[in-house]
Amino acid sequence: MIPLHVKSVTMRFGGLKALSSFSLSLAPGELVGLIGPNGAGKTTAFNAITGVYRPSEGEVVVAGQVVNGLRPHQICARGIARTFQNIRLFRELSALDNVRIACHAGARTGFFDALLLTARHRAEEARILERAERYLEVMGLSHRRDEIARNLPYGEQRRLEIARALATGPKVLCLDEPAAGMNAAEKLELMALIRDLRDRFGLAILVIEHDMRLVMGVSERVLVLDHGVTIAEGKPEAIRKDPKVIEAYLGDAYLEEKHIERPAGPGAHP
Ligand SMILES: Nc1ncnc2c1ncn2[C@@H]1O[C@H](COP(=O)(O)OP(=O)(O)OP(=O)(O)O)[C@@H](O)[C@H]1O
Repeated sequence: MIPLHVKSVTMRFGGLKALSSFSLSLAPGELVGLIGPNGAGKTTAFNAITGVYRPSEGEVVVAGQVVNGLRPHQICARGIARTFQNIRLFRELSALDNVRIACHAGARTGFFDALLLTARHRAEEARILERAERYLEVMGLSHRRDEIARNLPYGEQRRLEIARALATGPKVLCLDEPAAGMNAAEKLELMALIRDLRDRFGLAILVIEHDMRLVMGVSERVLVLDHGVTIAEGKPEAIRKDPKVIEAYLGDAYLEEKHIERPAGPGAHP
């Protein structure tokens, strides 16, 4: 079963088409990079997939079921977890509790079990604690178990967000710039960890990342968005040489990174 199939999704905001006929199919265990200049529509694609936005057109199909119009937590319960460009943790809770709350999303006992502290409830809580500790360990955060989330260094907050996403038991993990704000060594380490997650849990992973070298190094397949349109899709080696991709990056990030003056002429973006 294909865990995620996005079929020709268009997202309009008033007169702006932030995403045009976006299609993507993710197989179990696939690691796909989503790249494109600022404002290309990458986060909009994530928001359309995870139910933050309802697609203007097209279908998002999760494990064979159309999920258009479902709430984000309902889509999460069907196996799509995500992290955010701007970290969204429960800042005042401990690292453990951030992950434990996510584990509760799949809890098998209800309100009355909790109220009556049934044996079933206690067993479920023990199971959840064990799982939460395991995800902290997977993300190298066991030593931070009882620290308040906002006190963690930035890179560890990002990893905690991934631990929390994992705790919902996803089939697909959508990571929105997971390495943003990290130094080069931390970025490399995180990318190795992301690959490891894919291998260990058989997850399909979709990752937005601005650092081209990084995303090319980790992904088997790369999709390139520009002005809401998918301008290229393929293996990193081919994408790197694709003139449309080079041109899109000439639009902003690439030029800035390379300290090149913008060329004048019909090909240049306004
Ligand atoms: N809720 C919204 N209302 C109006 N316009 C929006 C909304 N969300 C996104 N947009 C617009 O859609 C376009 C795509 O934005 P998006 O955030 O998806 O780009 P991005 O590729 O993720 O960019 P970045 O790399 O800077 O995060 C932008 O022009 C943005 O202003």
